Amino acid sequence: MSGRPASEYPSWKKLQQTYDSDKSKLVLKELFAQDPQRFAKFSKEYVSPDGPPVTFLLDYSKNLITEPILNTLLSLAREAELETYRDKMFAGEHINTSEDRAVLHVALRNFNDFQIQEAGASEVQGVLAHIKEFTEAVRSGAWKGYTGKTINTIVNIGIGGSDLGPVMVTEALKPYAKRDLTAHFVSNIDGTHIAETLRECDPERTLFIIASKTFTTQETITNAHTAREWFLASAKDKAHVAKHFVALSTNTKAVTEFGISSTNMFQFWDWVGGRYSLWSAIGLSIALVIGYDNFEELLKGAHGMDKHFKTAPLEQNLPVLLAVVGLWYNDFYGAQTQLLLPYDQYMHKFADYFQQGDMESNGKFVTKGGQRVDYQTGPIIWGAAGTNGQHSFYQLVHQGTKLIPADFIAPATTHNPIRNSLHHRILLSNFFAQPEALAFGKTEEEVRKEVGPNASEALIKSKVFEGNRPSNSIMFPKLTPATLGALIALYEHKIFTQGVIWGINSFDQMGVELGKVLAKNILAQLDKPQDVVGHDSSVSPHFSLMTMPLTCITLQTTGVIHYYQKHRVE
Ligand SMILES: O=P(O)(O)OC[C@H]1O[C@H](O)[C@H](O)[C@@H](O)[C@@H]1O
Repeated sequence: MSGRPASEYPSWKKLQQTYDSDKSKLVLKELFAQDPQRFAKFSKEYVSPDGPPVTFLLDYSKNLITEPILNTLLSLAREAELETYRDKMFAGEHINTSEDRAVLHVALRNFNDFQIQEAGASEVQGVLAHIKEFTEAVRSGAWKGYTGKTINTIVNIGIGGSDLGPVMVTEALKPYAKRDLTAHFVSNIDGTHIAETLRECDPERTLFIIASKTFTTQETITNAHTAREWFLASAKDKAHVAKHFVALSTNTKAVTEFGISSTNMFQFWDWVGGRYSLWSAIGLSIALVIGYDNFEELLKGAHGMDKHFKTAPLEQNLPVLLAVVGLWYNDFYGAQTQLLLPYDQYMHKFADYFQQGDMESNGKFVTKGGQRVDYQTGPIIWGAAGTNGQHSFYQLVHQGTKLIPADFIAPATTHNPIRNSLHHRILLSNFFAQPEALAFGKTEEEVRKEVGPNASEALIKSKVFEGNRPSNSIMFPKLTPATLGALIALYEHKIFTQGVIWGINSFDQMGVELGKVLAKNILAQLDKPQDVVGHDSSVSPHFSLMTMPLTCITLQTTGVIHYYQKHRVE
């Protein structure tokens, strides 16, 4: 995050040379055969330094690395001053330079270990106390709706970071959920999302949580107004809104203007990035679903990982190890993507969550210093819960032409040991088998033995698995709130580490702005066909996209807008 391009560091050049000269020697089958200690050398067990017990194993032995390569990758992190920037983050320095903000999601789960001076950091405990009091009132039934009935449904209205974290965590921690409290999450501006949700709600028993850091996001504010209109159609009196609407935001003024009183507002601060906000008031829906104590366990699990990241030497530091190994593929092997594969149905939203977490953080082409990078930055994140992915996209992972590093994640023990854990044993046998198949493959010779002498050459070739496809495996005893907290923080700090090495600002999101501005302009034109007429797309090709003023770029879409105007029925 120094803003220096990564390719200028001596270790970067050394890694490039190593890749060019040694790539063909980096064969997993051989690396394992040569060194019986390989697993011991390239695996680490995490044990939480304090707080609720969390432990997991990170096995990174099935990567195309040797000790010298790993050491050079760690030297690269040192040359990029990772430790300095990590300490700056924890100290509340304004490392988000483009927005001149601190980056302090670690302060939201800081149980008094780190001294953080930033304004607001001392208010965290107060907001947590508010969350505790409120969630206990709703869950116990003490909080009543406008007709005196208890709340049995919550609807979180938010998008991006104000949606994905709560969705992912409430799904992942379902075993801890209050089963008679239904949680819905409405994010999309498509009216279908809120319409279908409201069909399942009773206005007398529903609590709407309007989650928006800025409280200006078009989707959220529109959905919130729709929900309020729907509610008032039954409740009639605006005074009843107080019992059914709460807000999670940094923007008190906009919340009050919407009609939610500040007593029903849960505050957070501008140093909480949207995609790092599930630990803040944005986690209210999580606390409602799993209870405040479990929510605090989630925070404490993350805090343990924060301490590990802050204090462990880089060689032992799990987020750093994940980061540099990932960077090796991203920048030297030309891998474009990174798979996240939880072998746990409860974690089925984990990859979706880190699509924003990683891609909005590190999808940047300029350094903090404003220079165009000459290397790859953030990977494309994707994935699905095992074993579903095996029956859809794993074909490409095993035999396609692309190198796709994968993280396999699984609990040793399931929350649902049905049929004497038969399901779980089958699930885990796949969790163990896939990294092995990816790494070691199946040779032509093995295929020949298997298919017999009459098989065609073409058939034989199609059955070969080249192998040498890298993966990490992460295994933990059971998916608890604290374990999930630690896993999320593990990936957050991985993203931070990669961002520092690439010299980019992982904490702004300028790339989402242009589309929003264009949509606003177009919205103003949609009902006025005359404004669009005369600007048909045939004029547009004469302009180069780079030199066109914004309005002309908008006109590129006029053909489609005309089609829409012709076909809409309202
Ligand atoms: O919480 P809000 O202010 O409504 O923002 C919701 C989302 O909006 C934008 O699209 C940002 O790119 C996201 O980072 C953010 O999470």
